Amino acid sequence: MCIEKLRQLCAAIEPVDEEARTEARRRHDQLAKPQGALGRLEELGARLAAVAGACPPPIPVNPAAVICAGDHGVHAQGVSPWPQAITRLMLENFVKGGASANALAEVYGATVTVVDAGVSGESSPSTRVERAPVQGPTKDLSLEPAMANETCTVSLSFASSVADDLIDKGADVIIPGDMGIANTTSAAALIAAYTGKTAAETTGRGTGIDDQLLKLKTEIVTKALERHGAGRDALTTLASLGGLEHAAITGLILTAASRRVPVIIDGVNCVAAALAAQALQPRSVGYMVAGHRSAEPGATVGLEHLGLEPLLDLDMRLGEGTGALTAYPLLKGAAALLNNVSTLQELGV
Ligand SMILES: Cc1cc2ncn([C@H]3O[C@H](COP(=O)(O)O)[C@@H](O)[C@H]3O)c2cc1C
Ligand SMILES: O=C(O)c1cccnc1
Repeated sequence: MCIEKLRQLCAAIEPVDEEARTEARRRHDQLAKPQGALGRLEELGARLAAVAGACPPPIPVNPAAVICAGDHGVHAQGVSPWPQAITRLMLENFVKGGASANALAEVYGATVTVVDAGVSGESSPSTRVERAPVQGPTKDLSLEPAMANETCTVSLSFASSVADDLIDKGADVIIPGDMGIANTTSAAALIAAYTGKTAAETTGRGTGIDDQLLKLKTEIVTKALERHGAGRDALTTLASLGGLEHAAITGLILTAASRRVPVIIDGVNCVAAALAAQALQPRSVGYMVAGHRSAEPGATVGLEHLGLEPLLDLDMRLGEGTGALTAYPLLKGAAALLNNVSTLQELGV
């Protein structure tokens, strides 16, 4: 995608509908229950009304999980205990249906689309993935920009077309997920750059590293921020510090927003992409629902910056879209309440 196309995508995002939100809040106060008794489900319903521009909002029935996978040059610095080859093995596992994300998607009725945003090595021709026209892994972000701005826009644009296709076919909620060994290092750097926080505040244990490795990882993020942190434009920051899956997830988020479809934000990698989307087009935040609070510290820092309160806090720290998938039924419930509960007036009160 040339920069101009990215600009067009951002420009196509309208503000969410504040009148529909107000109407939903008013309707909740009239339903056959004490005012406010459905707690945060009421505000979630109002948010869905604002996204759809309608009160009551449609009840979602066709959620689409889109798992974006990419490999990272910074893996060479020893920031993850896992070999890079796990990314491709998991990509194939998503296609076979054997990952945690698949189990949750199956039970909640979500389709799973797998995007190879730049995984090292070759997949067998029979593997059913959407293959982005870029080569992974990224460069080592602690030494040089992870990718060129142009590569970043190609990845973003490719995922954007995947989301457009899914929405054209009836998807009514987009649930991005990530896979990429070492990507929590990249996410920590992105979150620090977009929020102005330090590496120490955003860097966490990822798949589960010890204190010594956490110290090294934090130093790597600090180094990356010194090289290409604050003061860059939104796209250059994403390209310099992000992974190809972060760029792709940013494309999914912006596209969902441009189509007035809610997008559920998962853990630290999706939060990093959500911050990129916010920096590119602040109006996109109105279309986001924070699925859960990941145990990774950068996730909380990022959600605060986005002004989003996560629905769930289950100590999850996996990624793949698992936290967002777990939160999905709450969106169905919140919309169903606004659609199907009688008003006190209808009961003759
Ligand atoms: C088997 C396996 C499955 C995963 N599914 C998601 N992740 C998660 O862990 C990785 C990031 O952690 P770090 O930065 O510490 O490498 C990402 O792939 C993320 O999606 C997984 C990790 C592993 C090992
Ligand atoms: O927050 C997440 O989604 C996460 C945390 C650790 C490793 N991978 C993903």
